[in-house]
Amino acid sequence: MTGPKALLEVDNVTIRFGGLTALDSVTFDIREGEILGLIGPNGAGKTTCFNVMTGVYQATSGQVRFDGKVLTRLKRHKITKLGIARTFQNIRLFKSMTVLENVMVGADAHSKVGFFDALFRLPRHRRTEAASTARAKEILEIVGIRARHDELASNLSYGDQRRLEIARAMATGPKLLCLDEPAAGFNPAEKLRLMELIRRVRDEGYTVLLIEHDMRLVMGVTDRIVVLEFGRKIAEGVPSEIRDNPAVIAAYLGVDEEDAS
Ligand SMILES: Nc1ncnc2c1ncn2[C@@H]1O[C@H](COP(=O)(O)OP(=O)(O)OP(=O)(O)O)[C@@H](O)[C@H]1O
Repeated sequence: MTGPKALLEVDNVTIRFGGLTALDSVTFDIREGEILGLIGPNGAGKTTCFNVMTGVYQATSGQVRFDGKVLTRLKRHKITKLGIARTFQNIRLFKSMTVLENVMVGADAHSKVGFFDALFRLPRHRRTEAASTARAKEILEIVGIRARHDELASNLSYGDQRRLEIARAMATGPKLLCLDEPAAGFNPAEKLRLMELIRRVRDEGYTVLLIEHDMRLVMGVTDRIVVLEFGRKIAEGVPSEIRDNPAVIAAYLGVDEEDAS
């Protein structure tokens, strides 16, 4: 097969919580450089899928591979180090730190400088700090809030706090950036700006996984879409295929497939 290689492969993943099968033999991949949408009605298993990819949950069976490496049973920080970063549905910033500091915390998770270098401010630490400050400002520029780098995170508008969350995830230097409902609480104008930002992030070389309820946003920004319902993959394709897929329409309208077609 030619074309972009699979960066992340979800291979036949099942996860059960007691009697509930939250994911049932789910298989799909995320290709390098694409924006993949993961959608489905409430309770379909999207967040669970995210949590399996990022090491929060362990799959009952099946495998997740990233860049060819099996992620199953790896700890969360190891997965971050391999190059997967995420944002959360609920904003999780350090509100009493500045915007820049919030991004630097993300970069530090990846820093190669040891504890003693930092404690005694050895030259290696100072050089690394200067480089990570510069990189953090670049990232803030990409997400559009560089001018506000000195302000407390709590002073930012809701929309800018979401941008900062994305910046902080980018600062860990990921290959894959997973966005969990980034448009929650946004008005239509903010959603349009978010679409531009997601495209820009991809153009900067990141691969993006997007979980999002807003169909217009998902259809407008993704290259491909995977649809889950009751823990099963019911469709996969480019946005125009998904828009016209009777099973997807039925899942969203909550009617039988025959009735929807
Ligand atoms: N830790 C857990 N323990 C038990 N059940 C869970 C757990 N996490 C998720 N579930 C269940 O798994 C199913 C899938 O939930 P999940 O949160 O992944 O869906 P979702 O598609 O992300 O939904 P939403 O759009 O509402 O966020 C639900 O029935 C949920 O109650």
